[in-house]
Amino acid sequence: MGMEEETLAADGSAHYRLRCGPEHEGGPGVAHGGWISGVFVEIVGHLAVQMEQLAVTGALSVTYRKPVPINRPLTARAWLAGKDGGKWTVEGSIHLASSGTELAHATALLVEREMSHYTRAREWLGREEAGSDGTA
Ligand SMILES: CCCCC/C=C\C/C=C\C/C=C\C/C=C\CCCC(=O)SCCNC(=O)CCNC(=O)[C@H](O)C(C)(C)COP(=O)(O)OP(=O)(O)OC[C@H]1O[C@@H](n2cnc3c(N)ncnc32)[C@H](O)[C@@H]1OP(=O)(O)O
Repeated sequence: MGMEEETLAADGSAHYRLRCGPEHEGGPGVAHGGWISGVFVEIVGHLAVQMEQLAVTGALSVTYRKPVPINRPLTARAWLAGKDGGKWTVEGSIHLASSGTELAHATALLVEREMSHYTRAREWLGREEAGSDGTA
C-alpha cells in the first residue's frame, strides 16, 4: 500500500510515511479512491494487531476531502477513538506531508475476533457453495 515507515506514539496512535505510486492512479495525477480506502483498512486493522488483538473491519466510512496526489510524500495516522466491549471505533487520516493538510479521513468499526474466525469463514464458504445451484 505504499507504506514507507511506521512509528508508534506514546499515546498508542500509529503514524506512517507513505506514498501513492502511479499503479494506483485513479485520475490524472491523483490516487484512486480504492487505494485510499485500502490504506485506511490497513492502518486501522494494524492498530488492533499492535494492541495484540485480532479484529476485522465491520464498517468503514471515508471522507475524501482533497484529491490525493500520486508520487508525493504523504503521512497517515490511526488512533483508537472509543471501545464498547468487543467493538472498537478507530479513526484515521491521510495528510499531504509538505503542508500537513488533511486529504482524507476515516472512521472504522473494528470487531474483535479469534483466529477461529477464519476457520468458520472457510466452513461457511463450504456450506454456501454446496448449497448453490450455480445460477446466482
Ligand atoms: C495477536 C493477534 C493478532 C494475530 C494476527 C494474525 C494474523 C494477522 C496477519 C497480518 C495482519 C497484518 C496487518 C493487519 C492489517 C490489516 C488487516 C486487514 C483486516 C481486514 O482487511 S478485515 C477485511 C474486511 N472485513 C471483513 O472481512 C469482515 C467480514 N464481516 C464479518 O466477518 C462479520 O460481519 C463481522 C465479524 C464484522 C461481524 O459479524 P457478527 O455480526 O456475526 O459479529 P458479532 O455478532 O460478534 O458482532 C459483534 C458486535 O458488532 C456489531 N457489528 C458487527 N458488524 C457491524 C457493523 N457493520 N456495523 C455496526 N455494528 C456491527 C454487532 O451488532 C455486535 O454488536 P453487539 O455486541 O452490541 O450486539
